[in-house]
Amino acid sequence: MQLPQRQLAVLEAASATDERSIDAISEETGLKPETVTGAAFELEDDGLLDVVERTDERISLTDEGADYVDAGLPEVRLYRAAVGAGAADDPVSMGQAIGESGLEGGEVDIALANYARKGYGTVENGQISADPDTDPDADREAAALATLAESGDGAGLDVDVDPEVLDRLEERNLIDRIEHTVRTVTLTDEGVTAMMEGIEAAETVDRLTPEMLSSGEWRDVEFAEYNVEADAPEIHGGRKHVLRRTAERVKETLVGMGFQEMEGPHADAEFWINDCLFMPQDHPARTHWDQFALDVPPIQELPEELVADVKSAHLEGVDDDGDGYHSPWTEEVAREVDLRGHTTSLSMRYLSGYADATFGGDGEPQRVDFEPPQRYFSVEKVYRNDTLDATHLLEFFQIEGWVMAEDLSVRDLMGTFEEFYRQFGITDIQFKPHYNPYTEPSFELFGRHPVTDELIEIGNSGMFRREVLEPLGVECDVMAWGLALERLAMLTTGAEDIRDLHGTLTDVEFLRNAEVSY
Ligand SMILES: N[C@@H](Cc1ccccc1)C(=O)O
Repeated sequence: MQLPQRQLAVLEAASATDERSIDAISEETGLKPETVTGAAFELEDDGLLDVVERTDERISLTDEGADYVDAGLPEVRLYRAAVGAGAADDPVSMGQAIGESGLEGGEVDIALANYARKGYGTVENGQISADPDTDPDADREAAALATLAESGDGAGLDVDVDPEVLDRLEERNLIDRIEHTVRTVTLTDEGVTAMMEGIEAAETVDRLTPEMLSSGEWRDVEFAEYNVEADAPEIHGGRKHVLRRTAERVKETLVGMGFQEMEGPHADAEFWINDCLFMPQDHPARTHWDQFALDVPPIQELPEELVADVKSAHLEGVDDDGDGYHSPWTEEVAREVDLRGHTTSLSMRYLSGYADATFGGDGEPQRVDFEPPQRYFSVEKVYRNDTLDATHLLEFFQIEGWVMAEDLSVRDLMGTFEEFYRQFGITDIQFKPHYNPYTEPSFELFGRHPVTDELIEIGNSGMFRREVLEPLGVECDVMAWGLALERLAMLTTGAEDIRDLHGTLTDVEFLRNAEVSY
């Protein structure tokens, strides 16, 4: 005969002469009680085992009952205190007896009620007397509590305590009676015979195969039980990189705030990257970004009209009282190609109205005239010849943006940032006055790192000055910014080193778990 392993184990642990409980068999076989119970019923169906069910009652102490085992029943304590105060001879004051008993609160009432019931003495007119013939050590309820306490987990009904006393203890809420079902098994004659003839453990299979189905073998095999506690390899689903997810969230947030997206070249003319931004060609500010210059032919396609206006702003300034740099300015420099050090080059292209213009061919490039209000953004890569460290990469993503409207104030700028960063759970950004050749006033933004608690720079911003806006043909105000996506991600993920976010040093575990907002 062949039986599943667990059934065989139960049969082997069962006896034909002694009833054995499921718990005992579970302990002996190492199988869980529910597995043993299941196997026992299966064996009963096969006639190999008898299963008998009994309801068992167990008695356990309540917390209060357990307390009295150690401290003594309140009435016993009162009796001893009363005797100590002389109440066995003459009644003494209740206050004195209770004071000496150490009983407190509700215990006093409990003591008084049982004192009289047990005939320990009388309580009258604030006086207490004690019956000299009482033996407090012989209190049956106290003795029963002690007996029950000794049986640990709860005594069975066979415990050596007078049933009346048990009832009394139950009324006093000092014990609980809990019923539960106990199953015992014994081998049947058939079971004994089968054991003597020999039973083999059936082989179990852990998966159903097409072959088993087609051959019909599935009918005879024994399936292994699922072990939901077994170790299994961890499977990590595919996941977007946290920086990509942050970028998407930023885009959604800005679109939600009414912004449109800009796009444009990564390698661009210095004209768009620097000249439009009123950065003098011979000024150290020009190398301010430590841009990567590209060894490629100069850009031909620049709008002539704008080039002339930008040149004039550099040389003579704008407005009547304006003053330019009076320093050399050549178109040759303006046409050189660099990897953009900031995406403000895109802002210049859009603000000028030439973002969608086509150059060359016969006609003049088409210039769009923007009517305020306008809001634009980009989340794009920029390139700087920086020194790599915990907060700098050679290329990073800038969250560029600008708002063009009448009568903007610095308060609008600050409010926009507060609103934006709040979407990422960052509510404590700080502003610091700053200098940019193209904005006045200018502000740097700082955020507190959630792990190091340090303030880290997260962006740069300001109101474009007239020298920038006038050549672009913009008459109203424009507030603008460049925020670092990686720094935002450091604040939201708690990454302490920008290189943990991308590059060869990133920790895969971190990338698996990092979240976009905190
Ligand atoms: N271009 C600036 C950001 C900026 C953009 C627009 C206005 C002011 C500041 C930078 O890269 O830091």
